[in-house]
Amino acid sequence: MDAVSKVYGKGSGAVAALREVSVGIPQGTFAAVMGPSGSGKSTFLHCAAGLDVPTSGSVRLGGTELSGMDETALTALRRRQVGFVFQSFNLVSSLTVLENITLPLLLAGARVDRAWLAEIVRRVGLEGRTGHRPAQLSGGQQQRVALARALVTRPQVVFGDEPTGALDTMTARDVLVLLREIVSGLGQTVVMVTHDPVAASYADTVLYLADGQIVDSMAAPTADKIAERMTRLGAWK
Ligand SMILES: Nc1ncnc2c1ncn2[C@@H]1O[C@H](COP(=O)(O)OP(=O)(O)OP(=O)(O)O)[C@@H](O)[C@H]1O
Repeated sequence: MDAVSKVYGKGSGAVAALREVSVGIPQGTFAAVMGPSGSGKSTFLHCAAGLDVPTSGSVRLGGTELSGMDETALTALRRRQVGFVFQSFNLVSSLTVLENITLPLLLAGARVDRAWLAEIVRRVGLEGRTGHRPAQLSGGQQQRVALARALVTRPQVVFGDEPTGALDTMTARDVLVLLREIVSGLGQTVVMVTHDPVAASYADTVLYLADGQIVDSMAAPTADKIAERMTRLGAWK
């Protein structure tokens, strides 16, 4: 994204959630976005994913320029080019695991690539569970369904908003290992917002947001280095 600003509201009540943010996340890499509460992390993710439209500046997803697209075009683009994983798994409780995973294809009017479907079901370790309903699965398994669902359209980018926030430490680690594998093994680009230095340490790069700007970045992060940097940047929740 290039010089992206996002202002919510007007006049004296206006809040600049992003201020001239320029950053490129190379394809096939894993980026973690960190920052204090209110620093603009969700806004960054939403603008990068075409869920929200910047007030100014331009966003490119893969080779596609999002600026100037209307809502219909953005929706179509999101359905095919973007995968999402949220803190609350957002699965459809009345559908089976397999139906949840293939739902984005149904919405996009795309056909199911059986070989790819089998590959991602295997990668997320859900073979033998595909006929279950979400309520019959553990939290970690549900998040792995969400991850498979995010991958099914072979998107340009998978975006995660605190994807391990609702999981216990061990289960979170499994999901993070899996995210790492889809980047290293499948060449998938992943961008994840997190508060957790351990989660961020699975990324290739950590971007630090403060007050709507990227104030720092770290390559080859470790949890200790991240925690130390967070302390230095101050005011973390
Ligand atoms: N829809 C909105 N209307 C008005 N202000 C908003 C809106 N969304 C976000 N903001 C403001 O923009 C700023 C950045 O918010 P954002 O949610 O992006 O931060 P964040 O870093 O994701 O925070 P958190 O870690 O608490 O989720 C905050 O000051 C917030 O109050």
